[in-house]
Amino acid sequence: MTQVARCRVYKFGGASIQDADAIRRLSALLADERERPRALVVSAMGKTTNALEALLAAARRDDQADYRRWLAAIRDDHLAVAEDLFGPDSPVADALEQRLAELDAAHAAYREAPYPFHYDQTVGMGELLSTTLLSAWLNASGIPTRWCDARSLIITDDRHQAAEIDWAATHERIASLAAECDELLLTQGFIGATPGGAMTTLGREGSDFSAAILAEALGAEALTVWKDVPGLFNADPRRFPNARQIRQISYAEALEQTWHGAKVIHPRTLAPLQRAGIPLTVRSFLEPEAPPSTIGPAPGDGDRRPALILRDDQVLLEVSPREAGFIEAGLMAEALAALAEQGLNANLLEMEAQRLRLVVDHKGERLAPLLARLGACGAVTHREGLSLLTVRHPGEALMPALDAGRRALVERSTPATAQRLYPAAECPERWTIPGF
Ligand SMILES: Nc1ncnc2c1ncn2[C@@H]1O[C@H](COP(=O)(O)OP(=O)(O)O)[C@@H](O)[C@H]1O
Ligand SMILES: N[C@@H](CC(=O)OP(=O)(O)O)C(=O)O
Repeated sequence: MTQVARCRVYKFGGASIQDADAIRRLSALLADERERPRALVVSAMGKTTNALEALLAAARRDDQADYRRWLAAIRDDHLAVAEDLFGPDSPVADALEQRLAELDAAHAAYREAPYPFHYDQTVGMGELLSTTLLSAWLNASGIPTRWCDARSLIITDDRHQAAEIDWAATHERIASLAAECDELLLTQGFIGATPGGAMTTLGREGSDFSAAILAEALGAEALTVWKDVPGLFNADPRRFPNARQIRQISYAEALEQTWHGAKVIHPRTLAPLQRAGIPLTVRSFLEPEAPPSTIGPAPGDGDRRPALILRDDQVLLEVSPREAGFIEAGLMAEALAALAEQGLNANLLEMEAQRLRLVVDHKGERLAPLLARLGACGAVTHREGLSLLTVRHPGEALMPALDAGRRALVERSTPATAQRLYPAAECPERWTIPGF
């Protein structure tokens, strides 16, 4: 494989490019950096991915009026930013119109195709739109930038919506691009393509993972993800106002916290970085000078301090054998296979002789087929409207204080992790961490 000089990779998410001012802030941030990064990985603008999902839903139910409304909203958002940055009738506006025409053509062509395939051809378009805008802006701002199509860099299998990476092909493509190009490389997060060129996506919020793939392939010395928070906290600071910033945390502990649902980093991000020993720094695009958080090989304050992770919109599923008896291994295997078929994880799993309890994310369209499939394994009940609190390193006093005045439907504890499933109504919107 081609040898590439050591370098840094930056990832910017939707919030950092949500409007023209944010894009100006981003180019100013790059201009101020002492040393420019080698590559940027960028997500869709603002909430575009959600809008594309709504557009897709309208397309699938053949609601033309709603579909056209969403298409117009996405078009207006992007053209307004282009006009603000470049003035009226710019070539960038033409390039955006062309991508929007591709999006519309994909809708017509794939309406009858399987949902996951149609999803990827539609929803992956947000990153193509945002990077078209950003690359033109960076070049216009005196930062020579090469727009790179992630569909020819990130090679995946055809598991649409949750594609697996072909690591060898991906590393080869990225290394050879880097070897022939000196400009700043700008590519899309979240998307890739099969060897045949069909667009795939890596899972919602997967741009952090894309950035890690690029960092590993480039042999980067560091990856920085730029967020609207100064770093990683020991709970979501929006929900837990007294959460504290973590300065240093090991890959292993960060994996625990992100896997349990700490939304700030996608959990798939960590494996490529850990494999290559690349540190991940979380910094704020709003306060670039603020001290960051680092995820790396060494443990730090984040490995010891209690960390709280709250997952809303959870469903409790209880499966029991239909006849007198107990949960046999076969029933358990069937139940887990049913989850995997729907692309769901058991966020909590707990069992007794006659009852298997699984807690999963409520992903609208997946619940009915899941219940039907579980119903074939045993007797099933389900309950919605729940929140799952996971606490790492809870110590002795924290769980009793959190439980006070609340009724946990399910509890699970290991020496390092405590979990509680509460009715959502019992979890405050602004939740102060007791004794902190
Ligand atoms: N443990 C945590 N530490 C910091 N932020 C967190 C944590 N858990 C959740 N968040 C939320 O993550 C958000 C940033 O992540 P995200 O929105 O995915 O970024 P982006 O889409 O820009 O990459 C923050 O605004 C914060 O509310
Ligand atoms: N745009 C995709 C991928 C992503 O990672 O976005 P962000 O970096 O804004 O979370 C999504 O919203 O899922």
